[in-house]
Amino acid sequence: MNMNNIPSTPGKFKMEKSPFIYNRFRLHYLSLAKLTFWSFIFMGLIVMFFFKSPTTQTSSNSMPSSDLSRRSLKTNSWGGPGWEKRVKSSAKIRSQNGISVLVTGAAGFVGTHVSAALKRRGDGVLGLDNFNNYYDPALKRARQALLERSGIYIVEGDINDVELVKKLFEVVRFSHVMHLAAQAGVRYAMENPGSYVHSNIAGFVNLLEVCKSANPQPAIVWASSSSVYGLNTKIPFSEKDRTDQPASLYAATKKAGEEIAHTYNHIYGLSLTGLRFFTVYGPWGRPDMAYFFFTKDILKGKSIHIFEGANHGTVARDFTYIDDIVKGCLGALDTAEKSTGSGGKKKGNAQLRVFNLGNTSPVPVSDLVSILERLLKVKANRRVMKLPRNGDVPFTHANISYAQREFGYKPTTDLQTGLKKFVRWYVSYYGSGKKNDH
Ligand SMILES: O=C(O)[C@H]1O[C@H](OP(=O)(O)OP(=O)(O)OC[C@H]2O[C@@H](n3ccc(=O)[nH]c3=O)[C@H](O)[C@@H]2O)[C@H](O)[C@@H](O)[C@H]1O
Repeated sequence: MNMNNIPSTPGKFKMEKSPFIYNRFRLHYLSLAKLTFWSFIFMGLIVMFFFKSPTTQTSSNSMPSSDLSRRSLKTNSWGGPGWEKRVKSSAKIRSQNGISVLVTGAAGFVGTHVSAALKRRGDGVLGLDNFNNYYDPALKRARQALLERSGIYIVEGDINDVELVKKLFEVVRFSHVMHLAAQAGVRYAMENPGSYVHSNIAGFVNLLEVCKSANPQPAIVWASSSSVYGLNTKIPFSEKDRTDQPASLYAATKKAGEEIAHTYNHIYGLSLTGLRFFTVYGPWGRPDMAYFFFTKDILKGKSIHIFEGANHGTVARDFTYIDDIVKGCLGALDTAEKSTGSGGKKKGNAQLRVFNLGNTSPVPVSDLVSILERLLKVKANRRVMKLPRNGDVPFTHANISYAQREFGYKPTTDLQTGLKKFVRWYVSYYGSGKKNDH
């Protein structure tokens, strides 16, 4: 359905084009039957007008329809007393010193885990997610159902829908935003570059625009990426290292996000904390990630491609387990200082931070496969191939001392332990059979 054809507000109905009015000067030519027919049409329009309450809006699409808006804003209705009640109840703080958090990307992998953890400790949590189909939306719906059971409502909408995001801040005085909505994946950026610009740049700016005008301004913690270290060879990666040679458009948009964060902090006094996640994995994970689709393909007996670097060099990742990442996210939220601005104006300097959240022990991808083979009790059909030039970097390794110092971040799950938990979840969710076609 083309959003541009849908009036975004009832006021946009062009009543003067009603055929009844248009024809009213020719009434004497109309038969009684015709008069009755047009009367019904007119009455219908009036009924539609009144039943569309001013607060029950349809999210509007201000973006031109292009491939940029592949996940174009959906036409889900929002607003109205029932909807607001649901939003408020979900965001209600239920513990002393609790915080109220808007979690964008709440139906995503990290978003689901962080939302659940916040709720568990009594914080108010409201989710926002556009449920796009970058990967199987059924998995996102299952995560949504999980969160719903603990009282978390996920509003279905896009961060680019400024009216919707504004409305959320009118209904709830969020103290914090955990911004995890993004177009992820390093290799997909060559297939659909526009989606990265749409979510990671335009979407982030739209969200910050709303946050800077909100009263009070929330403190924002958001997902950057280890990929900003790009082609760096100095290891482990430290926050002080250069980040000006990204290897993928994904990395470039995350790096752009860090610069955008600087600007909004500088001009409007927004408190901003970026978290550079290092290849996060675990139960309820992302099916587009290697550990996930390797599991699926190994079980199905399909071959898997294991990348190697130049001169048969090892490709390795600092795989980080989801529970450790969640602790990092909560630590960042809890140490985030308040934003200083109000009414869209800066009142003083605000906090601006960026942290690595990694595991500090890189593992070669071939070792990851060996662990999966042992856990699944199936031999993988390995095909070694050269690391394609489509955005991958050969190696990641986090220095986490800054996060450790600031909020005691200390990962405790090694890859073997974390994959065991992932495989247990995978088998319970999809079954261990060879027919799972997700
Ligand atoms: O830290 C991040 O910021 C990013 O982490 C993740 O990217 P990556 O570390 O690239 O994870 P992932 O694709 O699982 O590949 C894992 C390994 O398998 C290798 N790999 C991959 C595919 C394949 O077919 N064969 C293979 O060997 C591949 O070369 C790599 O060495 C997130 O997806 C990304 O959204 C972002 O969050």
